[in-house]
Amino acid sequence: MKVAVLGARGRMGAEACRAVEAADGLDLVAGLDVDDQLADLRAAGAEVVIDFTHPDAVLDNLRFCIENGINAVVGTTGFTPERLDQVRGWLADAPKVGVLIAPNFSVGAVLMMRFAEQAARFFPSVEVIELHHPRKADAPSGTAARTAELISAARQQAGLGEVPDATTQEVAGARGARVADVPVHSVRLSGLVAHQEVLFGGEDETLTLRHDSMARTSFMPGVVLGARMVGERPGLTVGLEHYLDLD
Ligand SMILES: NC(=O)C1=CN([C@@H]2O[C@H](COP(=O)(O)OP(=O)(O)OC[C@H]3O[C@@H](n4cnc5c(N)ncnc54)[C@H](OP(=O)(O)O)[C@@H]3O)[C@@H](O)[C@H]2O)C=CC1
Ligand SMILES: O=C(O)C1=N[C@H](C(=O)O)C[C@H](O)C1
Repeated sequence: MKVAVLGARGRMGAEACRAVEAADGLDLVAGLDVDDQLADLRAAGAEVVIDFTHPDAVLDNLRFCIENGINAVVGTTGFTPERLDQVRGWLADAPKVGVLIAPNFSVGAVLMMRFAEQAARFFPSVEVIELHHPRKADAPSGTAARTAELISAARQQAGLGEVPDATTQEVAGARGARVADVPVHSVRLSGLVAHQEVLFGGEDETLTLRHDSMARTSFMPGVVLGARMVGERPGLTVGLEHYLDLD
């Protein structure tokens, strides 16, 4: 299968190029970065594109891929519900194209999100803390936003009300941000790669879920799986869990 990587000179893109080159059955036909032309994807005959670029660039890239019949595996963050709807709209005119958008490609992080979703209905209190390297483009992380949305949906289904909090913020931001009504805190620290804690609190007990990506190689089995499978899954899939047998 002919695979191209967008953002090939970046931290994730470079790792993805190495992973594709090492993977049986995948052939790296192009590695493009910010100064290259998307038309090079057509010239290279790419069947699957892997995108690790920037939230400001990814939509244009995706639109090009969909309009040119190229399947896409997307790790780049910044996908609001409105952006996802835009992608669905483009895919409506290209029913054979598959797009996988995964907030996190590491299996451990996918499991952490699933466990958080399962735990959510049992605890009135919850907070998410994401910790990343200081060169990360955005906050909160895509993983934290997705985790908060999953927790929020589970809380709503269980009839839980607001997260209890009587604190008045003396300084704006002291209590973090609210994503789907779940408090989310973003740490940026040299020495870190990608980490997240989900803290639950109930009657005289707490539960902490923590996931650590120690290196970007942790994302690569998921990226390679995505590249192998995306062509068999037309339409939009959000989350690597849909490509894994978690049940
Ligand atoms: N889903 C997941 O599992 C993971 C997702 N990510 C996400 O992936 C994205 C990239 O992260 P990271 O690799 O650390 O970032 P980097 O900044 O290291 O890499 C991004 C690369 O993309 C290039 N780029 C920017 N715009 C374009 C464009 N239009 N076409 C081609 N290349 C472009 C950048 O060039 P320049 O620097 O010159 O702008 C840079 O080389 C982020 O959104 C991050 O959150 C990261 C890790 C895991
Ligand atoms: O920028 C990163 O590094 C990461 N980005 C993704 C995110 O925003 O969730 C995935 C992972 O946390 C690493």
